[in-house]
Amino acid sequence: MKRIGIADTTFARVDMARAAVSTIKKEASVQIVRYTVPGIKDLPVAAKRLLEEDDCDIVIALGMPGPADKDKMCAHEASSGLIMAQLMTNKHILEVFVHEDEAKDEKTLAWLAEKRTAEHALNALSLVFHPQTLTRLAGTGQRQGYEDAGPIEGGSAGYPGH
Ligand SMILES: Cc1nc2c(=O)[nH]c(=O)nc-2n(C[C@H](O)[C@H](O)[C@H](O)CO)c1C
Repeated sequence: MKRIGIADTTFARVDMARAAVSTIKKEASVQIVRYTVPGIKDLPVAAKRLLEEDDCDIVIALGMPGPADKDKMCAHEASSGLIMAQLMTNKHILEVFVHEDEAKDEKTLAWLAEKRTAEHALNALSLVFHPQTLTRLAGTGQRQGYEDAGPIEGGSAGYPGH
């Protein structure tokens, strides 16, 4: 049975892992391993351990950077760590970060966190079970959370000139 790791944080103000677990359970029969850490900078090692020690096929790394400059710096550092962990393990870690200042109020933030997490949980299942699903969506401007950007039409018509 495939194994999906979920790394999440106590810093986050929404239980993002709950949304991931419920989406995954509705869609697939897999083993889920959850590993909760204090904050986003602790996610890279949690994800790496889930991949190497718990033998997960993929990890979803869930985090919520705060609105301050130091939080954004933390998010960048955590992101670099997650990329490094992917290169060290040769496995995917889907980074699902929801910045606190992405939403106009707390209700929208909670909705966004759950929606983005659920949509990336489906991406994780696609990567593990049927990656061709993502290939079919290539270039379609998919977004997780808010609405999709959509494709840009008419690209094959060439440079429009001045
Ligand atoms: C400044 C800061 N900001 C955040 C944040 O926005 N989101 C988050 O999840 N965690 C933050 N942390 C905590 C660090 O990620 C980490 O948990 C601690 O430095 C302990 O390693 C810190 C220290």
